[in-house]
Amino acid sequence: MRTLEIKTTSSKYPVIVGPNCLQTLPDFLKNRMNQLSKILLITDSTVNQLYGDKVLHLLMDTPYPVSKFVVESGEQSKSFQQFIDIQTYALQEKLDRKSLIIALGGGVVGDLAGFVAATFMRGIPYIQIPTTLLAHDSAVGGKVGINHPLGKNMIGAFHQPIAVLYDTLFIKSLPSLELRSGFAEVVKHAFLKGESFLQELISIEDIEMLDESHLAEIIYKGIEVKAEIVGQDEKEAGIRAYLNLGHTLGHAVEAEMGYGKLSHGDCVAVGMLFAFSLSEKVFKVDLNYVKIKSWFKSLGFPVVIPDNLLTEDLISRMISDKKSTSGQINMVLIEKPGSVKIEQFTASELTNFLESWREEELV
Ligand SMILES: NC(=O)c1ccc[n+]([C@@H]2O[C@H](COP(=O)([O-])OP(=O)(O)OC[C@H]3O[C@@H](n4cnc5c(N)ncnc54)[C@H](O)[C@@H]3O)[C@@H](O)[C@H]2O)c1
Ligand SMILES: O=C(O)C(=O)C[C@@H](O)[C@H](O)[C@H](O)COP(=O)(O)O
Ligand SMILES: [Zn+2]
Repeated sequence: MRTLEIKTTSSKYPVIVGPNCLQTLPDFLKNRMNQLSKILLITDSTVNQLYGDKVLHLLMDTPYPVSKFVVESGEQSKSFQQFIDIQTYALQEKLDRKSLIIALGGGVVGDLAGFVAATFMRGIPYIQIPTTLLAHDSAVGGKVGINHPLGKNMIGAFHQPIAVLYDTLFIKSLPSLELRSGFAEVVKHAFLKGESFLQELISIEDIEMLDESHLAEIIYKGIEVKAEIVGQDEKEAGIRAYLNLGHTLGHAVEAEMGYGKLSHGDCVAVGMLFAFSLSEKVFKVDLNYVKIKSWFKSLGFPVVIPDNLLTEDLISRMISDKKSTSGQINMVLIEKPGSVKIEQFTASELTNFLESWREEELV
């Protein structure tokens, strides 16, 4: 079990990573949270079936009353309706400012429950208990929110958890598609960090063959990258935008397909490929694009954008990306692994790049 401390301008909290670290939850609550009035456990239907009772039993070992709210599993739950339903339930259950929310699940539950915590009575504490590989990213850093039909994560807040308990045993039950989705964010962290982390990942040919300790190792390294960036720029005034590598196009594909049709990680993977190709053209560098693309393909990531999505629709989504300023699209690009730059494009410039990349990929 390893602990990493996240230090931001607004807070400081531990991220505990390792097998069975979930068992530390009751002690953590008893030692660190005096005078808690109630706990609201928020999870999704799949995670509830697998681990709901286990976590509930652990919470029964604490002196605090516990309620549970279960959302349908999947991206569609990051919605206004679920947000309102949970707030209503929290009010009916008489949560107050001394109450605690626990998010048990992947990024969907973490983002949604975190946003409820950020806004309930103007903000109450919450703990993240991530259960997906992807959530090594989403559980850390305090970006919480829900989707709007017009764009991903458009409604949200920065609200840091008071702790993250990442029990790596949860990952055993994760379907391969979700494992791959989470691996995309690990790859993103490696590109941001530099060559040595990246080379370590490139030697992985099959994500499912990773054993528990190797997974824990790459999870920890990924979180270290995120912690370093979030520690310097909690609210994305500058370098936090690097964590958006692959997301400008990725989010556009995710929304344009319809939330939940393609996994977040698959969309980020295809978005990163475009960012790498664009980086090679803009900076006139060799990022080994062909090799990276064939590695992505062998891991099962989509390497092209679905044919039915129109470039103009994707560009119009990208113009409304949160990083955009005055109608210009800011793309996170890579000069080489570990060296990141944000470059601005007009819609028509980016349309040309995206169109020609899509054509190149067809041959
Ligand atoms: N806040 C952030 O910084 C941040 C970072 C990255 C991604 N995100 C967001 O995270 C979301 C994606 O998260 P995700 O990939 O974890 O998706 P998810 O939460 O939908 O989980 C994926 C699926 O796996 C199931 N599942 C979860 N844990 C499981 C387990 N241990 N065993 C078996 N099944 C399990 C879930 O029920 C769901 O069906 C997106 O909405 C994305 O925008 C947020
Ligand atoms: O933590 C961040 O900052 C990130 O950008 C991490 C991303 O992986 C994540 O998908 C995030 O939710 C995207 O943020 P957004 O501000 O583009 O919605
Ligand atoms: Zn992401």
